Amino acid sequence: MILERDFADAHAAADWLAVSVATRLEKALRARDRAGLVVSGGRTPALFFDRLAQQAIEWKLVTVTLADERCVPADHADSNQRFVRERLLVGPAAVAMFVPLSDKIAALPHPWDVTVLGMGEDGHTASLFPDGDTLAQALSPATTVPVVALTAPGAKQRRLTMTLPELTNTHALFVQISGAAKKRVLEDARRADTPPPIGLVLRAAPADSCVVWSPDGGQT
Ligand SMILES: O=C1O[C@H](COP(=O)(O)O)[C@@H](O)[C@H](O)[C@H]1O
Repeated sequence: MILERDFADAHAAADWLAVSVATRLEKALRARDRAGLVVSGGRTPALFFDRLAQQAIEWKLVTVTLADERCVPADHADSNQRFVRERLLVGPAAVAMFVPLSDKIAALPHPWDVTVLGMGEDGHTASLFPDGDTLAQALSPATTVPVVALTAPGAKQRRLTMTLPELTNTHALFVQISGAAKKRVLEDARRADTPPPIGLVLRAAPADSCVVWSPDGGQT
């Protein structure tokens, strides 16, 4: 069953999510040499990244990668890598190992320990856009590649996205959203006969999964 946690504001949601993710990474490091964390881009995770970066865990043993990336230079304002470098890989978390999204992530230990996703109002998550040209391949349970390139009318730039099997190959999955509109989209997606990508990801999600909601995204 997927838990749903509603918070009074973006700061409370970010605090709770940061502690929840850090707790799972610590648990993973008690069992293994390294822990693996998948995070998302967009704007919603900004406060969460600020809080997570300050958590006192063995960051040098944590590998961080992205659920999706825009096909832009790494220093471009829309680059998810840039966002992660500026907001998550700072302070104590600066010593984590960041691996940009590419097919090379197949060589990293699996399952991931924690995956944190966002969602757009069209029901996309990572860069699984409902109108994406390679969506069928990216959603297929039979897909063996971890990452596909995708072009969608709803996305400004061409994207790289983890496939559905890769996104859900994780011990714990969180979906962080804010605002009334996204809450409605997500609830509809969970009930739909033909769900958008977020609904399909949630149906394949591990037992340790949670949707984290706040009415606003906070000042980012
Ligand atoms: O394009 C993207 O959109 C989603 C949602 O972004 P947000 O700005 O509404 O938080 C995000 O999760 C994804 O990683 C990103 O590339």
